[in-house]
Amino acid sequence: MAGTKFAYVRNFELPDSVIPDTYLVVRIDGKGFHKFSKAHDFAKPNDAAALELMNEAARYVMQSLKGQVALAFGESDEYSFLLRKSTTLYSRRNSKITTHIVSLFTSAYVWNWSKFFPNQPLLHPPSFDGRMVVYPNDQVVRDYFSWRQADTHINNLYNTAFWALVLQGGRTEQEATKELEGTFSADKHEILHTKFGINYDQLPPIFRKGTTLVWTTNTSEPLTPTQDAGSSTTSPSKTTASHPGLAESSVDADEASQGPVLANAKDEKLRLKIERKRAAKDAKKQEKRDKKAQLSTLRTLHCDIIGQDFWQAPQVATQPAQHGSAQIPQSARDVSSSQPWNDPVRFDGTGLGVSVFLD
Ligand SMILES: Nc1nc2c(ncn2[C@@H]2O[C@H](COP(=O)(O)OP(=O)(O)OP(=O)(O)O)[C@@H](O)[C@H]2O)c(=O)[nH]1
Ligand SMILES: [Mg+2]
Repeated sequence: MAGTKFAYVRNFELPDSVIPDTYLVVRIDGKGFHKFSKAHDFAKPNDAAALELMNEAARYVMQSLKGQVALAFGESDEYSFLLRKSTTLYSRRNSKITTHIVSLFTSAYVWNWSKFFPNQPLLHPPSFDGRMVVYPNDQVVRDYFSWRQADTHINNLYNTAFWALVLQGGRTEQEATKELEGTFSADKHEILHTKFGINYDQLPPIFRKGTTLVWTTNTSEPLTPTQDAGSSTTSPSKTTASHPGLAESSVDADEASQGPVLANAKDEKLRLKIERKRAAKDAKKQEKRDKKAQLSTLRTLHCDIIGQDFWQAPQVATQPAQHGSAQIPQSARDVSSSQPWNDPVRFDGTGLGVSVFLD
């Protein structure tokens, strides 16, 4: 049909590729989930199975777009997906990427519903909207995820206090709203503690900290600068290049062949310095590629991502986490009895965010 008189309509389609070498975050949000959660009798203020269903749908997105999505964070009826700076998915077209993620998520949510709600039929089709935001650097990406986790905390503290007043304290919803008006965080902690014997800090981390999904090495050990050389499965030449020390020492041997030796000693010194810098940069790039290639395990975490611990390699390597018990539940019975969200292996994310910015 390309050559017909109608083909000119193609010109009305505007390009919507986003600029290269920037981080893309796609945030999806449940449409009308206030009503949806009521209709499907979600527990108040948090329904762990509903949250785990969101996590399952997000894991499906990450598996489907492996290598493109580095990290995801979810709370309530929303999920944010961070695409790698280097992604060329759909030529970086905003509408294609966003709609594909929304579609993958929504279909996985519906597909898995009965596993998480065996006794509650799906009464109407849920839907999600999505938007993409472009972020220029690591710091603003970290601040974005800090913002979402801070929001999780603020909302959850409010909702926990609100529903304690209504469900345990016998207040009407209007009375509870009024009682919480103008209160600070400390006041809500106090209300929960003194009136209802609830220690907010002891509530399940999934409620307080949301869920972070991140690709890690299959040993679940955080990536550290010295760890990769011995355990690498890459080719010997790559292994050598991935070790900064080895790479730099081999630079000297190679230098003679990199270019003509300059007659002026000062120029020659400068040339060698530039060569050395270039080689070190190449080695560093290769090291990052090697590490990225090892990211084969998707971890589900309920840990702090506002502080440094998640993002920085620990000084001393931590014990490899046993993630066998935190596998994706296979059946509805598994979900309610195994309660994967309470598995302590999900609570320690030390150093696991290091992989996120490997590009
Ligand atoms: N009971 C219960 N409700 C939940 C849970 N998670 C999310 N919700 C509901 O989902 C809502 C999500 O907030 P919003 O996204 O602002 O509300 P919405 O109704 O989806 O509105 P739009 O996103 O604008 O369409 C919350 O206000 C709750 O009513 C849960 O675990 N338990
Ligand atoms: Mg919503």
